[in-house]
Amino acid sequence: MIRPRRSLLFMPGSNARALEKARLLPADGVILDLEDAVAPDAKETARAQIASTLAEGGFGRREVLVRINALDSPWWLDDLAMAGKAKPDGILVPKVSSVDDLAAVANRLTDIGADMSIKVWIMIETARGVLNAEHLAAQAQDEEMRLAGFVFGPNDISRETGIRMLPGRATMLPMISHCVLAARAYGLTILDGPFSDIANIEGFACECAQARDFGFDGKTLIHPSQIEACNATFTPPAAEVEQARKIIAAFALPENATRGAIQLDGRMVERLHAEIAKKTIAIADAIAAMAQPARPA
Ligand SMILES: CC(C)(COP(=O)(O)OP(=O)(O)OC[C@H]1O[C@@H](n2cnc3c(N)ncnc32)[C@H](O)[C@@H]1OP(=O)(O)O)[C@@H](O)C(=O)NCCC(=O)NCCSC(=O)C[C@H](O)C(=O)O
Ligand SMILES: [Mg+2]
Repeated sequence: MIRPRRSLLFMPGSNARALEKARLLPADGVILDLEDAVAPDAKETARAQIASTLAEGGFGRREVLVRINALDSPWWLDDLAMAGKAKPDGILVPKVSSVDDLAAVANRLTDIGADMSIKVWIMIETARGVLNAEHLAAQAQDEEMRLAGFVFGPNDISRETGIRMLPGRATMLPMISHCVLAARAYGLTILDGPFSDIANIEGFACECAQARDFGFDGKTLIHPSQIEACNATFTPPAAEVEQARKIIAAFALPENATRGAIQLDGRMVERLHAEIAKKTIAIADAIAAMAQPARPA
């Protein structure tokens, strides 16, 4: 099943009002955070609030992830125990640097009997995580690892390495491409990190377009005001969907049955373009389905 992941909105698990709003916002998914958005003294309250929010449900077709605390913190085991019981769609693990880190989470989930439907997402936001991105992505071949995707974390990368986050992201583009290639080599989804300058609407629009063009499936967000622009950027335009349907229809004609390349509207089109066209239509259909009410569980 293709799932639109144009926009995944982070919200602090300690912010009851934000958790309440999550059910109504037009994001494709939400990330209920226990890590950086939650102060140490509020971790326990946040964990309890996330558990009751998940128990109550009401997220419709939105994907729900819980971001646990990092593996070098005193909280991650309790976070995982809660999430394993509460059954979000996935658990997002910050600061994963190695396959051992990923295995520690996957093994713990198995030990506590967590349902196999709960996927693991990892944040690529350490120097070692970026360097090991391919080894990490390769773990998607092992079902026991539950690996579903990467989330790029520019703030932590900048903190650890001193690489600055600049407008236009020139300093980060090489590692962004490296992470996108690693994810794609193993069929994983990859989401871009957040844009913190909430008031900078133009800068946000540019970063969304750049993220789309660099191959991300979508972007993580930190404020509801960012959702609509992000969704619009990652939605295939109507003209692109129409062209995709024309390409598929052209290859379906009997006279083209044995042809690898054809001419359509003055352009060469190959079967690889038909594959791209099928993906465009699948994502457009999945986005259209997001607008329909979800079937009751
Ligand atoms: C950044 C914020 C602290 C701003 O909060 P606030 O000043 O309260 O915003 P507003 O007054 O503009 O809010 C207006 C209404 O919207 C609701 N709201 C705000 N943010 C969210 C949200 N994220 N989800 C849901 N609802 C939200 C407010 O409650 C107001 O509602 P109403 O009462 O009806 O008017 C805040 O936006 C925030 O906490 N954002 C998320 C921060 C976060 O999760 N950070 C962690 C993820 S980013 C990260 O970790 C970096 C990454 O790992 C890396 O390394 O790069
Ligand atoms: Mg981070």
